[in-house]
Amino acid sequence: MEVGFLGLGIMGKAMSMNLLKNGFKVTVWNRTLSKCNELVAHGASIGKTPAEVINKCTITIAMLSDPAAALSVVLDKDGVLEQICGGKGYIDMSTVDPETSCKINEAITSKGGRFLEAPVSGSKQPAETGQLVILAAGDKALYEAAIPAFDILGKKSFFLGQVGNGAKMKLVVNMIMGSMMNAFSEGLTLADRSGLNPLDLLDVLDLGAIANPMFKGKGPAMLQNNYSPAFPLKHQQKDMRLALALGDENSVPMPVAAASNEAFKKARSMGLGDMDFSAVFETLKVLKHSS
Ligand SMILES: NC(=O)C1=CN([C@@H]2O[C@H](COP(=O)(O)OP(=O)(O)OC[C@H]3O[C@@H](n4cnc5c(N)ncnc54)[C@H](OP(=O)(O)O)[C@@H]3O)[C@@H](O)[C@H]2O)C=CC1
Ligand SMILES: O=CC(=O)O
Repeated sequence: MEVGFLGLGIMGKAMSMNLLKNGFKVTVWNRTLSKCNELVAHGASIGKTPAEVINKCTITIAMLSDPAAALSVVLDKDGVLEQICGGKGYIDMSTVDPETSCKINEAITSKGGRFLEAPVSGSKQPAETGQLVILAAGDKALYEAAIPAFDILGKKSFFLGQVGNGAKMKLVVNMIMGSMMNAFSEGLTLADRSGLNPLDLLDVLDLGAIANPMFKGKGPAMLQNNYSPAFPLKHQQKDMRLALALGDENSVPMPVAAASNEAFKKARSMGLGDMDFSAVFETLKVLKHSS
């Protein structure tokens, strides 16, 4: 199967590499074109623009940073819209808000193309090992056509109905995840300041009802101030912001998520946006030793 792939950041690089290693023919494009080189060394072809990739491939996947990037790659000069047409499918796996996804859907389908949103749950390592959870919605026939690729990229795919539902599900999941990360950071800090060994806290948490892969995976690195990015903090803050907007639209009070968003904003203002989202832990350290 031949696919196009737009966006070779942390996730896009791992996902397109996975497709290549599993026998797919892949044509890649990235805004910073030099990031295509490693994929080319593994057998990928390059498209010089998104339009060129769409022209070449029947199905094209995008994995871009945020709503502005997702819209720009479709609508701007040399973008997806210039070549999309009947018989071609476009799958946006970026995390965006439902409104952005609906705008992209309208643009693609107005030219006769098919559109599927398919954001993913799971980070750098699940992307590398094909263990993502795929949250698809939109064109069912395109979903079915993409299953061979989704089976390589993920451990489970959900089809959630109309465009927007995939984006909503992803935002709900990441709202919970971001709030959990803040509670976890406060817990580690409280353990330390009150004279406990935070490593003991990790062991206790791991044996109880709130054990989870995130605490287990990130905790030891956080205690060593290691925030090597798997999920960049700026993207987590974007997801909290978009989830809060969804809460506004639906009149859902979300004080926990709102406080978490403030903590992520503070971390961004401290220059931690490109670090892993667990670096929100650092926002608690600036208060150290105040009495
Ligand atoms: N990392 C993770 O753990 C996960 C991330 N996600 C979501 O996946 C998406 C990608 O994340 P990730 O790979 O981590 O992000 P990165 O920041 O590593 O990569 C972002 C990609 O978007 C491109 N890009 C940014 N702005 C533009 C623009 N204006 N026009 C064209 N391309 C642009 C970048 O190109 P360039 O190289 O030129 O900067 C790069 O290819 C995000 O929506 C994120 O929320 C979802 C699940 C997990
Ligand atoms: O969006 C991030 C993730 O880990 O999922």
